Amino acid sequence: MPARSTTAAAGDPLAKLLAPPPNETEAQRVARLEAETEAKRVSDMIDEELQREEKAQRRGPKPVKILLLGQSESGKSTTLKNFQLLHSPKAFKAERASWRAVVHLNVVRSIRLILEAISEAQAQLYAGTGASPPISPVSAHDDSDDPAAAPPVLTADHLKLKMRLSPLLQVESALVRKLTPAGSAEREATQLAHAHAAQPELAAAVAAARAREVAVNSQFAWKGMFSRLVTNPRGSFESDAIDWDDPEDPGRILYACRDDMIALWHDETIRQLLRGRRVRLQDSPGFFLDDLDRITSPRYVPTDDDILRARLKTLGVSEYRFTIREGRMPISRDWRIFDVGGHRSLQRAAWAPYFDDMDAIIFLAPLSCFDQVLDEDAGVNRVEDSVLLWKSIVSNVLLSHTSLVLFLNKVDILQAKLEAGIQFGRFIISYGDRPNNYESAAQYMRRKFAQIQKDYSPTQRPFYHHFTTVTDTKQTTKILRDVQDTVIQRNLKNSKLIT
Ligand SMILES: Nc1nc2c(ncn2[C@@H]2O[C@H](COP(=O)(O)OP(=O)(O)OP(=O)(O)O)[C@@H](O)[C@H]2O)c(=O)[nH]1
Ligand SMILES: [Mg+2]
Repeated sequence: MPARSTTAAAGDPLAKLLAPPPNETEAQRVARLEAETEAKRVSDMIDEELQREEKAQRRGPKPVKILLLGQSESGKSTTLKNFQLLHSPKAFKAERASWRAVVHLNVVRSIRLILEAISEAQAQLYAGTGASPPISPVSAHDDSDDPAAAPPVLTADHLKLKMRLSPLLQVESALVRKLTPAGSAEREATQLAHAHAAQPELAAAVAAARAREVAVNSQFAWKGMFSRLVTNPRGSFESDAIDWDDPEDPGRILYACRDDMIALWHDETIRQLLRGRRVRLQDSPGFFLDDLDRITSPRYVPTDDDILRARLKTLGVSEYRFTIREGRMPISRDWRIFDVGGHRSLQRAAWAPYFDDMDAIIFLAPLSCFDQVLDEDAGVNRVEDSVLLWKSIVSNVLLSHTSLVLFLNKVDILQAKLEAGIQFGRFIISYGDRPNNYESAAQYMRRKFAQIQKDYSPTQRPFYHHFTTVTDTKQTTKILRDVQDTVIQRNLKNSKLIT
């Protein structure tokens, strides 16, 4: 059987070129067909590869992935909010109405802590026990009133104030019901109390005075639950957020209790009671009592700063995506930031699956909590917990090629506590009798974290660190840009584009 028509070859120069030799033997013909089949296979393979490359180019380069790690309350979600504010400011602002509910919840919680302190003081007075154990959040504050001293005398007016504020407890339940899906156990009883690690007997007392903290699962679209505030038929949430026809509307009750809340927070006897019980609400997450006038107003809309200060504990993992155009190139790169819950027993087990594929980890170590213990384990100092956690992250072989960026966070509170006279060396024993000032304490902790990285990293890597107050957006924006540049440089280096 002729392989090709010699007649066609006669007229067509290409066909003539490809035509088999005229005296081709059977063996030559078989060999030629095999060679042609092989050539076609190679050519198809090259085509497929080209198509794949073209597709990948259209999709853009591999996304950069950053994981936020650190103990609970270290500032991970607040850092994520800063990324959102930097890259999607419009979307961030569009969610302001939802954050109002969280701010209100934070306020109600602070008030509840004060009311609980009053109740306990009353109970002790009746029981005639004298000295009072602290409730949360506790700071072993050197300049505080002597806790063993007789508690200040509460008058009938204080008790009336307490009674008038009781509807706030309903507000709390109503807001929690909306924030958490029905039947979920997300309103866990977390011990907000920060007892002195060296005083286990106080820790036990604190455990008895547990305060509940609301946690929201990242999978649950809680922000949608408050969309009513935006789509209120009376107009936008900026002009009228409160449903005045609903006697249970949280905004309405808060507004009605506004003067009593302000009176309670500014009352000198109550302040004395809190000091005596070593309760420092002003250093605790979600503190808004100095802004009561503003945030209980019917037209209150949270500012960016309020949203960053609002406290809502994370359960699960949330992911935020954004795109950055790189240099002058028409290439955009996707970035993905992962925020996880930091609670020790409940959340940290969920971190490991994310270790595999991360370009960088931002590790948050709050320096201000040197005088506090973990909510989940009253025997563990919080700074000590951060140090141990850092050690386990830097020594993890799965992360040996991941860039680590350390945020020594909450330096504003660290500064305030040291200025208030709380002794760093009393809690961080290895600090000894070094000067009790910010510069010395901050540098001491920096050296400690740097040394651990040096001693425990499986491979040598640069020590990237920043002293941060992630509630300060201006400062944090600068730092995040810096981190992004570092990650891009490391990324390029790793992909051998530069050496
Ligand atoms: N003053 C001050 N407050 C901060 C700072 N960083 C975070 N906070 C506050 O601390 C609280 C806890 O911060 P989050 O970002 O919720 O902590 P987290 O690490 O996400 O905690 P989990 O979700 O429980 O793991 C929030 O109320 C923040 O506003 C800081 O640098 N300074
Ligand atoms: Mg969080």
